[in-house]
Amino acid sequence: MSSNSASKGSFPPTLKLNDGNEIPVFGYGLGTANYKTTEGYDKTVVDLTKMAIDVGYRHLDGAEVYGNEEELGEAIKASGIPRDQLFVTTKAHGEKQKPTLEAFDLSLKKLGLDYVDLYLIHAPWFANSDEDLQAKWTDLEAIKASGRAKSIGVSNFLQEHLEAILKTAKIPPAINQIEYHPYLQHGDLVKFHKKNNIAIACYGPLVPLTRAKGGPVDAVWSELAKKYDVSESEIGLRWILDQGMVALSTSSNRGRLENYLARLPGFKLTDEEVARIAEVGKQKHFRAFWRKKFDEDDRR
Ligand SMILES: NC(=O)C1=CN([C@@H]2O[C@H](COP(=O)(O)OP(=O)(O)OC[C@H]3O[C@@H](n4cnc5c(N)ncnc54)[C@H](O)[C@@H]3O)[C@@H](O)[C@H]2O)C=CC1
Ligand SMILES: O=CCc1c[nH]c2ccccc12
Repeated sequence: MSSNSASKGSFPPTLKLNDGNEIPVFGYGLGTANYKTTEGYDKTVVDLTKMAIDVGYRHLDGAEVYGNEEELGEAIKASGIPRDQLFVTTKAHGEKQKPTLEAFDLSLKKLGLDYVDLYLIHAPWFANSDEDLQAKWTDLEAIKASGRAKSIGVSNFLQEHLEAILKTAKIPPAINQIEYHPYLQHGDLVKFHKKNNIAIACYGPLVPLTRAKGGPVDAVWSELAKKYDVSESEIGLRWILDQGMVALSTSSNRGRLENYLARLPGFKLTDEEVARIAEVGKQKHFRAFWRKKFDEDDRR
């Protein structure tokens, strides 16, 4: 995918991964606003996803655990957008202890695709030991070698989990998808990724506005939103993009999705503003997702 074919306009650009593939730096997530809450096929999820593709989103972030791969596949098919213009991610669940290769085959079948652009291990706690994690990574390497996942990576990995798989990996992870926002900056984890040439995709970028409202970042985002004549959400997303990371967001509101694609390319935070948000964010700590799992993971 070239950097100007990702959407109707030239936004988002792409980031080159360590395997040479390119990922659009802004993606639409199927894991929160429109994940399925009922058993069985959910037409609403198909319609919302079709709407996002119609608005111009080309990077689609799915997962086995969201239970909506079939709906994502249906939306892709109905969109009429050529496959090579889409960037599709899915993630191995693992908790049910299904062998990874079996889980991957099933995901592809549900999606109705013959390859995904990115396949991730959804979380480190789906393995019981470092050896188990290393074995799962070997499975992903085999999937990449088969050409059915263009890139492979991980999600919710801390430094020790990355170190464990790097010890035995033939192919390093291309990306780690983590919760990242001003209230969860993970100490030196970003530096570790840079040193090892592993990209970061950030989920929950708007947590300060959604699940952790009332914190010290509110005033800064609000001030900058006025300065750039954009919304606070767009300041939060730009903060991720302006640090060279991939941002994943979502909404069931078409206007909001349209505004993101229209306004995000129109401004950039200064280095001082990026640093100021980071500094102010450090005054509060908040993890929105997987809290219990992070607490239970005795290898963290
Ligand atoms: N790998 C993992 O473990 C996880 C991955 N994800 C992925 O990341 C995607 C995005 O994650 P989110 O946390 O949903 O992203 P996010 O932090 O961007 O939040 C999106 C939500 O914020 C709402 N919002 C936007 N502006 C707002 C405002 N001004 N006031 C109040 N609400 C506002 C939107 O309507 C939407 O519901 C997911 O759909 C999923 O694909 C999410 C969680 C965990
Ligand atoms: O992937 C992130 C967290 C999440 C979002 N939706 C679901 C559904 C089921 C398990 C986890 C999640």
